[in-house]
Amino acid sequence: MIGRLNHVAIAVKDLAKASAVYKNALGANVGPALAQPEHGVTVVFIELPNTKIELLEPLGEGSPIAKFLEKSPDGGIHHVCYEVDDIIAARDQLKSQGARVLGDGTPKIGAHGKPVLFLHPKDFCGTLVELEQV
Ligand SMILES: CC[C@H](C(=O)O)C(=O)SCCNC(=O)CCNC(=O)[C@H](O)C(C)(C)COP(=O)(O)OP(=O)(O)OC[C@H]1O[C@@H](n2cnc3c(N)ncnc32)[C@H](O)[C@@H]1OP(=O)(O)O
Ligand SMILES: [Co+2]
Repeated sequence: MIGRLNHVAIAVKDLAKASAVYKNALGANVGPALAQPEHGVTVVFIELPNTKIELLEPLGEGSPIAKFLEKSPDGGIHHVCYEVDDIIAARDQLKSQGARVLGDGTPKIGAHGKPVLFLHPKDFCGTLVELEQV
């Protein structure tokens, strides 16, 4: 079912500061800040040879990142995103196995303009999993 690791997401309080760390200390190729109000985040993507890093800052009220940062004020790895060929087939297979698909199960459009879904961390080794159809 899952294919490539599309990105590893890191929640941060200050996106500009975190972007500067990756750019200046790690020499990373840091992209522009993209507001994603429907997801309650502003994101920056960092292209790596084999995957991407997604830096996430809370945006607006009720951001899922805000609650995460309350527990982890310094930030931390928020989720991993795996690529799938068919997100509906993947969703239905996972639901038939009893996995919790977050939200109402309808894929949203993610930062790359592709359908995404999230799976409850409690069902996947304590790690929030995002699936992105490519
Ligand atoms: C622009 C889109 C972009 C993209 O790549 O395209 C994105 O990736 S957007 C990313 C932001 N969106 C989301 O995260 C949506 C999915 N997240 C959720 O639905 C919630 O955050 C959820 C359900 C994971 C947690 O929400 P809740 O309000 O229930 O928070 P709690 O603190 O009560 O969590 C319950 C339980 O889960 C643990 N938890 C929460 N978040 C994470 C996490 N990121 N990784 C691992 N574990 C997590 C939390 O500690 C609680 O555990 P407990 O033992 O009960 O304390
Ligand atoms: Co993501």
